[in-house]
Amino acid sequence: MHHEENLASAVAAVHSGFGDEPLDLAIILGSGLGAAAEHVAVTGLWDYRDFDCFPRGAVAGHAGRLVAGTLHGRRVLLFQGRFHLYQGFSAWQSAMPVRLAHALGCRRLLLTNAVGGIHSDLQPGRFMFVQDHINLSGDNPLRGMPGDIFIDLCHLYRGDLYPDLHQQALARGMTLYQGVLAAVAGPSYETPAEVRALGRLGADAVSMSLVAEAIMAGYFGMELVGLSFVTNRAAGLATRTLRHDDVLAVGQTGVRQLAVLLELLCRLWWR
Ligand SMILES: O=P(O)(O)O[C@H]1O[C@H](CO)[C@@H](O)[C@H]1O
Ligand code: HPA
Repeated sequence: MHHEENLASAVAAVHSGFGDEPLDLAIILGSGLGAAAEHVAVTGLWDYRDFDCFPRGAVAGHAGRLVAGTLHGRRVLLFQGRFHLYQGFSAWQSAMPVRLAHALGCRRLLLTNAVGGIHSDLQPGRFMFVQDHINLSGDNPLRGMPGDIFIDLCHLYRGDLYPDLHQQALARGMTLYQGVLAAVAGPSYETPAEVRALGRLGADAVSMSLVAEAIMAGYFGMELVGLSFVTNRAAGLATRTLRHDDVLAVGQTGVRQLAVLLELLCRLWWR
């Protein structure tokens, strides 16, 4: 496995459209959540296909666009769409947006995704603040990377931001939960037996994303927050058949709440 890539042209493209001052925050938007970018005062917009270093391929509900602009006074990069293992990519490939954000001098990362709720509190329409994860995807983005790859993941997520974020969200009429995210490779949804097993392992929600990006952020020493939007009860916990179209439709209902959480985070993170 070799890990050579040319980030230089993507970095140059973003610099020419958005200036080369450091970026405050990069955000990866999960399934159905892409419209959160509408709250940004947009300065630059690129198709992922404009960047040679980006993997090729998109999933329904992922626009495959990079938006640069200003949000609540912060210089932000929003990735509308991500790369998943089930598309045939390695964990390293799927973490490409994180390497680009880092190459652009970004020190903070917000990861969002759509998840199936396992814990009884995690009903569709609710957000979970990721406290920790269980990587069952079978891959790690640091395989074959240079440098110190034996990184400690005990404090990967900025859990200290949770109490205030929770309180302030509550004041805005939203209950935020904190929990453990399990990640599997997909693309089939889990079996009911797998969901029961995941619950016993300590997972509160299950997804097919986020952890590779999180580990890559840890490698770079970036500060990280994960917000998972519950689009469905996990397999076997509800009678409804799981469908990606429903995940997208419910995901879109999370955009308004995500906008509130973004506003709160933009203040809390820089206090
Ligand atoms: O992780 P995101 O891209 O938010 O989407 C989630 O929803 C899709 C399944 O419906 C999978 O891609 C899963 O990971
Ligand atoms: O139930 C799920 N399982 C895995 N990934 C998901 N992404 C949204 N819902 C789910």
